[in-house]
Amino acid sequence: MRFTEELRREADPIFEAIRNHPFVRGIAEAFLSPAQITHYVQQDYLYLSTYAKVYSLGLAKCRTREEMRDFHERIGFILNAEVHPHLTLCRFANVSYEALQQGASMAPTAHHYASHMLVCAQAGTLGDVLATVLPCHWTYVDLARNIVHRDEPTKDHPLYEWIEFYANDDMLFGLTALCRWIDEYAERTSDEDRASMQEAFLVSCHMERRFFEMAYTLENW
Ligand SMILES: Cc1ncc(CO)c(N)n1
Repeated sequence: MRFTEELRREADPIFEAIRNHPFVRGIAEAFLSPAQITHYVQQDYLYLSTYAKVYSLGLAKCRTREEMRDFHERIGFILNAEVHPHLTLCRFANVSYEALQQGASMAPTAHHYASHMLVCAQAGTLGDVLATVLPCHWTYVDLARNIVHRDEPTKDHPLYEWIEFYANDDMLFGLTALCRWIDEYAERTSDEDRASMQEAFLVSCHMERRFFEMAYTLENW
């Protein structure tokens, strides 16, 4: 079994819990309060800034120009393209994206997730960086494609663009490429590094579920 298949199998209950989380179902049914959406976007904006930095630290650990180009593209995508799903949510909640960013700081779960990724990126191997960022990509592709399959949203769904952003084939293509990279890396590395990657991956999966819980319950300090 490929390394990423093993990871995915072990994390299956967490992926299932994310698909059925009330915040995710709230996106599927366009039934979330403006406060819940505002909290999510505020926290996700801060989260994605850290996420881009984690990729930058990963870039410094790359061995080839091809790997560096891959990370560079992903950083550009996070900083530019991922603004769109946030704007879709803000339009739905009728809040201003610029206004909600003012004075925002990380809630406990966002802080925990950001710290986890930064520790992997600063103290870990290239494998740790790859493993800690993978759930971010994988859980969103999985939950969005699950919504498409289960709810068959049409263009008049107020959050259609959010769902489509993560469910489209380009996203799946990017995920598949990342998994292939990790599998090739895992084949060449030590048992110790693989075990550390597995832990980094699982903690990020748990944090993805908790991030939705944080948004749903308006968690704060
Ligand atoms: C917390 C979190 N995980 C994953 C994604 C998808 O990029 C996101 N925007 N936010």
